[in-house]
Amino acid sequence: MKKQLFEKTILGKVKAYTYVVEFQKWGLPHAHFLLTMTGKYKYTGPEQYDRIISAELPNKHKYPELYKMVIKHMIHGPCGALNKKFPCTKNRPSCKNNYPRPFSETTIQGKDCYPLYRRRNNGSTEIVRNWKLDNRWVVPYNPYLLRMLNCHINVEICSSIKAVKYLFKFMYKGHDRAFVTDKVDEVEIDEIRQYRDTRWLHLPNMHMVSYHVKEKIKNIIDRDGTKKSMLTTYFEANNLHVKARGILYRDFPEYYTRQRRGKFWQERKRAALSQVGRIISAHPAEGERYYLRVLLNHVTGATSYEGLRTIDGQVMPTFREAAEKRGLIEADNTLDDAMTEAELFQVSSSLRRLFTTILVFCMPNDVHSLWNNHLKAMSEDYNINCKCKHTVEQMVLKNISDILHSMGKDIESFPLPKIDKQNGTTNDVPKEIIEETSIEVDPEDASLHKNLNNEQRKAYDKILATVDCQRGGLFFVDGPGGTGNTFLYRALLATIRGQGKIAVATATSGVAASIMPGGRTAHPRFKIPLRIDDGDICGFTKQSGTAKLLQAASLIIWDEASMTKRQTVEALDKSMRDIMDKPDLPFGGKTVVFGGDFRQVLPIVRKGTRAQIVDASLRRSELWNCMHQLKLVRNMRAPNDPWFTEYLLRVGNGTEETNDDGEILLPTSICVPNKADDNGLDRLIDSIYQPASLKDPKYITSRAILSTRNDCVDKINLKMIDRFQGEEMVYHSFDSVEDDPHNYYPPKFLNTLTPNGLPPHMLKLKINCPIILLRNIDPANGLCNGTRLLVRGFQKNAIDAEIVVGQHSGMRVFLPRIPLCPSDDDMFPFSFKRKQFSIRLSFAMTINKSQGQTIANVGIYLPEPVFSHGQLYVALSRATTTANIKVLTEEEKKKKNKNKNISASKTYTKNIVYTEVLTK
Ligand SMILES: Nc1ncnc2c1ncn2[C@@H]1O[C@H](COP(=O)(O)OP(=O)(O)OP(=O)(O)O)[C@@H](O)[C@H]1O
Repeated sequence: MKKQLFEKTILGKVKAYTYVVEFQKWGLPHAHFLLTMTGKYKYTGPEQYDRIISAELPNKHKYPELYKMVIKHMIHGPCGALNKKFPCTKNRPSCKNNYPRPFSETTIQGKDCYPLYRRRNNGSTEIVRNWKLDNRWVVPYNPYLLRMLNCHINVEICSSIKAVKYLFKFMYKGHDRAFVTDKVDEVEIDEIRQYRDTRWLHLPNMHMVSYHVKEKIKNIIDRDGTKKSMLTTYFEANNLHVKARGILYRDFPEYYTRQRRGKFWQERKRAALSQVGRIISAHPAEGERYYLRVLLNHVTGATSYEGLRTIDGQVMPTFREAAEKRGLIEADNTLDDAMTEAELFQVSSSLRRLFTTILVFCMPNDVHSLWNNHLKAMSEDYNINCKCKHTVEQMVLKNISDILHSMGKDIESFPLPKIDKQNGTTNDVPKEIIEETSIEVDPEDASLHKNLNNEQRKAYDKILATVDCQRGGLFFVDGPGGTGNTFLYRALLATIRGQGKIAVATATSGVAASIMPGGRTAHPRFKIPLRIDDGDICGFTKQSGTAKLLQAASLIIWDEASMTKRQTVEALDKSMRDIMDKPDLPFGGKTVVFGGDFRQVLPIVRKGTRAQIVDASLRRSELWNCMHQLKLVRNMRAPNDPWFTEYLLRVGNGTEETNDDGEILLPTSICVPNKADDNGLDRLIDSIYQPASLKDPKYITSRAILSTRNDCVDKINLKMIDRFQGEEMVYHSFDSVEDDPHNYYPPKFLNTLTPNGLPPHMLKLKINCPIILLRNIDPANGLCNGTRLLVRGFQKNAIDAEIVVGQHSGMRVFLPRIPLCPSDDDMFPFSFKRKQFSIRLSFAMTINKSQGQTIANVGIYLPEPVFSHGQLYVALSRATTTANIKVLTEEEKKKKNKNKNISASKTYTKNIVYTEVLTK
C-alpha cells in the first residue's frame, strides 16, 4: 500500500503523511492514512474529487469485478430503520455515520466536513444482506485501490484544516502504532529527541539535565546553566523583555529563538510563523504538572513559578489553586459560590430565579445543601410580612415551583422539601389551565382591536367568527415584517381572554414567543419531539395537563410557523384530533392561527438539499390546503419609506431584477464603498457604532452588525469589545469529553472548537457591553435564545445582566455557567460538553439569529455572498428605512480587482430565493 502511495504516487505526489495501525481484537490490522499532497497534486474541488473517489455502484457490465468488490466491501449496513441492531444504530434514532446518505447529482464541497459525494438517483440497486440498496449506501472508495487490494478501503477527501484536525484526533485515539513525517523519503524518527521534548514542561527543579556518564555529580551541579531549562529561561526572558510579556509560553518560539545551547531566548528579527510551539501534554492525574500547564496555556508575562501563581498580588500555594482562582479549572463548589456571589447584589426574587435556573440547567449534585445554604437569602422578602418559618419556606417553594413550571419542569422531580397540599383549592384543575387563566389582559391590548387597519380587521373578524364553532378553522396570516402580525395577535388574545376564554399563544422561536402576552415556545408547549419525522405525534397523553389545556382552548396561535418543519405542525394536528376525539377534523376542530413569512429563513435541515428544505416547509404539508390565507400588506412600521417597503418585498419574493450573474443591485446609499485598502470592515463598523456614543445603553442596543457566519461575527465582536471602554472580565469555559479516561482530547484542543450555538471558550466581557442569550432559559419570562441583554456586573461564577429589549426590558437576571452540548450531536466523533455562560457578545450576530428582532440600525457584512434562502431579505428587513442600513460586500471588491471595467459605483450581491416555496 505504502509503495503504491509513495513510490508509484497513484494518487499524486505526497508531501507528508501520517498513519496509524491498529490490531483489532481478532488480530487483523487496520490502518488509517492521512496524506498531504504537494502543491499541484492537491485536490481542490468537486470535479477533482470525482476523478479519484466514487461513492456509487460501478457499471455492472463494464466493470464486473470492481462491481463485485464494491458490493462485498464498500456497502454500509444496512442500518437505521432497516436494521436497528446494526452497531452504528444501536441505541440511537438513526445511523451515527448518517447512512443512507442523501442522493446528490454532483459532488458538493461541505464546510469543515468531508465533501458530499455524488450519489446519483440513477436506479442502480443491488440486494445486499437481504435488502435492496442503492447508491446512498456506498462508502466512498478509490476504484484503483479497491481493485488492487480487494478489501474494505475507504478513501475520502479531507479539505479543510478542521477536518484534518479531527482526523488526527480520530487516528490517534487508541492506536497501537503511529508514524508521522513531513519527508516522504526520510523515515527515521529520533525517539530520544522526542522524549527529551518533555523538558518543555516541568515543576521547579525537576527539569532534565544531560551529562556524560563519566562526569562527576559535583561538576554537573556546578556547571554553568545546569539550573536553567527552557521554561526557566522563558521566565528570564519575560523579566528582560517587555515585548515578551504579552506572548504565551507555547507561542514563544514564533517570536524568540533559543541561543547558546539553549540557555537564553533571543528575539527573532521577524516572527517565524512556521515555528509551531507546543507544550508537551500532561494528564490531569499528574496533579501540579497538569495545572502548571493550564496556567502556561493562559497566562502571559510570568517571570517565575511564583509569579505564575500570583493573582492580584496574592501568591497561591499551589498551581491548582492558582488555576482555580483564575477560573481556568472548575472548582467543586461553583454553583454554591454563584448563589453566594449573587446574594451580595440581588433581591430574593432574582435569587429564586437563579436557584431555579441552576436546578434545571446546571445539574447540581447536592440540591439539599444548595437549598439549605441559600434558603435564608431567598426568603428575605417573604420574611418581612411573615414570621412563621414554615410558611415562609412554603412561599419560597411555591414561587420556585411556579418558575419551574414556566420552564416546563415539575418541582416534584427535584429533591426539595414538599409543598403542603391545600384543602379546597383548585387541585383538580391542571396547572397549565390555572396559569393560562391567570394571564392578565393589558388594558392597552384590550383596546387594540379598535385601531386595526382594514386587512387586520378582516382577519380579526374571520378568525373570531370561527372561535367556538364546532368545526373551528385554520388560518395562515401571511404578513411580511412590519405589517402588524403581532399587533393582530395581541388584539385577538386580549379579546378572547377578556371573554374569560383560553387562548394559547406560541411561536417557533423564543424571541417571537416573548413578545406575545403569555407566549410560549411551541416545541415545549406542545411536547413536540426534538427529532421529528413523518408520522410522529406530540409527547402528551390524553390525561395530561397539556391535553386538558388544548381541549379547553378557544384559540391557538403559532407564530413563525414558516420556520418550523411541517412535521411538527402535523404532529400537533394528529395529537389534537386524538384528544378531541375528532379524527376527521384538522386540529380536532379548533381554531388555529399560524403566522409567518416564507420569504424569511426556512426550517433547518442539516446538510439538506434545496428539495429537502422545501419539502420540510409547512407549504408542503397536506394541512396547507386547509388553511385560509389572510394577507397583511400595509407596512405599519415603515409607513414613511414606501420605496424601501416595495424594494424589500421584491428582494423577498425574488422578483428584483438581476444582472447576468444572477445578482441584485443594492441601493447605492446603503453601500459602504469598497476601496483598495483593507479597511472596509472598519468603515462599516464606524458607520454603525460611533465611539462617542458607545456608553449609551439605548444607542448600543438599537444597532447590530449582521453577517452570515459565526467566524465573521466573532471577528467583529472582538474588534468591538476592544474599542469598548470599561472594566473587563475574561471567562474561560471548562471543556470536556464524555468517557475519555485517557485524555485523548486534551482541553487545549477542545478549547479551540466553536460549534454553532455554543459560546466561545474565551468570553471577554466589559461592564455595559451588549450580549445575546444562546439558550431558552425561561421564555415566558423573557429569557430566551436571542434575548438581548447588557452586562451590569460580574462575579467569578455568575454574570449580572439586564434585559434590554421586549416586554421584560429592565429585568435584572443572574446567569450561571451552564453545561452545553452542540445541538448537532454528529458534529464530532466524541460527545463534547462546554461549561460556559450561554451568551455571546452581540455587537454583531448572525443573520439567522437576527430573525424576528427589530434592529433600528443595521450593518450587514458579507465577506462572501449569502448562502441560503431568505438570508438577504431577513438582514435588510431588520431595519425600518434605507437611511438606517449599511452594507459591505467583499465579493464586489474581488470582482472589481479582477475586472477593472466593472462600474465602481454599483454594488451587486447574490440573493437566494426558493421561489417554489413562495408560489406553490
Ligand atoms: N393597526 C395599527 N395601528 C397602529 N400601529 C400599528 C398597527 N399595526 C401595527 N402597528 C405598529 O407597527 C409596528 C409593527 O407591527 P408588528 O410588530 O405587529 O409587526 P410584525 O408584522 O409582527 O413585524 P415583525 O414580523 O417584523 O416583528 C409596531 O410598532 C406596531 O405597534
